[in-house]
Amino acid sequence: MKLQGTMSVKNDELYIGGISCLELAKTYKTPLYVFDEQLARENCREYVKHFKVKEHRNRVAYAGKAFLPLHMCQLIKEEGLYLDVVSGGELYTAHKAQFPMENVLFHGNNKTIDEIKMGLELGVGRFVVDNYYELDLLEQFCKERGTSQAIYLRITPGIEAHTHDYIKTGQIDSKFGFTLTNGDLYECLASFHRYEHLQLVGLHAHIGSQIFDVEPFLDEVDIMMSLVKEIKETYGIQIREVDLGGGVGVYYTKNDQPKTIQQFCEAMIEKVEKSCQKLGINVPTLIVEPGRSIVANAGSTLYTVGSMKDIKDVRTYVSVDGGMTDNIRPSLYQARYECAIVNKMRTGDQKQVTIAGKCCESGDILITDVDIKGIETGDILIIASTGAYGYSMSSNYNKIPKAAVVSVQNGKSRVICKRQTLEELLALEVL
Ligand SMILES: Cc1ncc(COP(=O)(O)O)c(C=O)c1O
Ligand SMILES: N[C@@H](CCCC[NH3+])C(=O)O
Repeated sequence: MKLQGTMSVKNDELYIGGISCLELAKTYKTPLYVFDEQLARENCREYVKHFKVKEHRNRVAYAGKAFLPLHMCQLIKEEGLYLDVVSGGELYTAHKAQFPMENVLFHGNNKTIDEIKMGLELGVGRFVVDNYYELDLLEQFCKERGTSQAIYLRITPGIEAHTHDYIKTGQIDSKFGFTLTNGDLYECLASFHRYEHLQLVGLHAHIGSQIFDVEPFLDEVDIMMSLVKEIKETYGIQIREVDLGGGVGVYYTKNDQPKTIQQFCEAMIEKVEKSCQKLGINVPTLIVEPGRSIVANAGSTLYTVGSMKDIKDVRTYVSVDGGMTDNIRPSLYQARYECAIVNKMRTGDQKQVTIAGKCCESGDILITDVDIKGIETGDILIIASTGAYGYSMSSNYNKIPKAAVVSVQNGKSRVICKRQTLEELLALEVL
């Protein structure tokens, strides 16, 4: 298992943020998400520095869908990032964390009437408008309130990035945004004067998630910058802000060779400058929306090893006390992870096993056929890089309570999301 962030090994034992993982499991029980706060902050700072937030007034909007407890909102605020929310629930979290609403981008391909009204009432900085339905509702509500709202239009640029089908979003056949190549976007722009209470200040595109190649992002830059010029020339609308979305890939296993945050940002900024120079336009304010590349490697999950089933000449199943309820990604996207036993990091006999969850589903497998040292019942197993889309996609399937999240830093630990109790599990139910 590759050590990430503040992970270190002393006497064969794994530490994160200066705390022994064995100790964390004993104190907080398992399954337990461990959040390496220093690494998450360092990643934010890398984006702020290399995306030229200060020099060029660019913006980094953290994609809350990756992991958004109140504490994360607070962290994002402290690090000077903007926030991308995609539902009334995420918006409410930002509000409760006293996140500055003018720094919030409100996404979603089917915002409900209540969500749109809530966004307007709270004063979100930018609505990222996905379709005509939303444009009409926003116009109507702004008219009623006597206000005007700054918006971006979400565009489907027609870029097919190399990633899992479920997390591609830039291709034509997508539920998101106004399609560029079939004239859909141009039709909208031609009639935009109808929306008297909406100011079109920006464009948005997001080509997908867990993308390693920089080329699709660079193609996206070219498309977006050409559009800025075309929209000014054809429709007389000056686009001042261009949001290039998220999607930077991260390391999960040895097969992944991601770009660093610095490499990604430098490549994007250089491309924007070249593209704008070629087109003879001013460089707009740029926005990126990273989620995974800020938190994925900053999160790990601790489990207790339970039953072990050795099927001769087939495989050995090792079951843990969590599974698809705390990490749906292996079942949903065939995602791969690395793991280890936290006090047998370098010793013990190596064995190939399949790590299974405890849900009543054959597909509840966390890692298929993985090599691990010294695994035995009662051990504490760590699966690394579960920080993005782990807790945020967790469920109560099989009425399994949600695991706790503990933040670790400089030898101190703090619960940032409590473990759900059985009582709380039934809190919404009525006899
Ligand atoms: C619109 C939008 N922005 C940002 C993101 C964040 O992507 P990632 O976590 O891959 O950086 C997503 C998720 O794919 C998204 O749909
Ligand atoms: N949830 C996805 C990616 C986010 C998709 C959001 N558009 C994952 O775990 O990889």
